[in-house]
Amino acid sequence: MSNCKVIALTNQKGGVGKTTSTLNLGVDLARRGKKVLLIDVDAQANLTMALGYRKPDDLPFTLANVMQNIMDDKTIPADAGILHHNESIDLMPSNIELSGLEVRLINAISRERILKSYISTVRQNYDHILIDCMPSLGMMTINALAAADSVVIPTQPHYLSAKGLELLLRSISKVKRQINPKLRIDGILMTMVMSRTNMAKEITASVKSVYGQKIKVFDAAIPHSIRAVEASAEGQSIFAYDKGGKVAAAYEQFGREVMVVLVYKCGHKKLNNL
Ligand SMILES: Nc1ncnc2c1ncn2[C@@H]1O[C@H](COP(=O)(O)OP(=O)(O)OP(=O)(O)O)[C@@H](O)[C@H]1O
Ligand SMILES: [Mg+2]
Repeated sequence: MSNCKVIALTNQKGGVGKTTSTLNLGVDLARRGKKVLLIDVDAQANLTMALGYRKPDDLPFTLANVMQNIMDDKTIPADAGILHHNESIDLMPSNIELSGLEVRLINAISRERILKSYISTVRQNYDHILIDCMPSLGMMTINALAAADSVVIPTQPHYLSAKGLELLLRSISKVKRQINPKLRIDGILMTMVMSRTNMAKEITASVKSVYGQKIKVFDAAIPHSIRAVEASAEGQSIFAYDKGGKVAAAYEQFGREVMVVLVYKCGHKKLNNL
């Protein structure tokens, strides 16, 4: 059995930092010596582009092709389509074809488990697989939740809506009941936090008081910084772009917390090995 951990970063709210957090958590884990695959499960292909693959529609083989082959019962090499980024992470890229695939998925047999089938062919090659979800609770996100061991919920304090979070938690528990009983929530990650505003502090405190009993709120909070935007524009992680900056420090703290969560849950490694 593989020890690979599959984490989906998800929130149906758009623009809350899912893609940026997938990329930087992935690179942080790679910097800790882990073998990491990122999967872009969004037809917008923001993750693919943020890693410097500027023209995703020109890529010959993407997640849509991989999933179509599984739906057609065709066998392909496990590493087909995987790109090797120079920051020591691998990427299963995406492009606009994924939106057509999502439509075809509706009539497929085992439609919720196609991504899981794909991941089962590659997971033995990695320590961590991170799934960057699209901003919806549609079939692609259900596939991501069905394939994941755990979920991280990036949330921008400004957009925090209790209703939105409730809806997400309900979807997660539905998938857990019906498809993936082992699914866990690792925690809520606060992103784009303007630390000098009282509102951010108040919202963070209120999230902790409302959800803190049930769900971990990571101590790491990602500061709002133009550096994060610039890094994506350069096709780099924050560690390559601004290693000494506060966003890199926050993602490093987040990566460390994720490692601790994983260790506690599987309980077979010592904390001081981190
Ligand atoms: N810490 C940050 N500070 C400032 N801007 C940020 C930060 N993190 C991400 N951004 C920017 O905010 C925008 C949204 O971030 P991102 O694409 O990661 O969110 P998302 O949740 O993946 O969005 P979508 O729902 O569209 O997939 C991007 O332009 C990104 O560069
Ligand atoms: Mg995104």
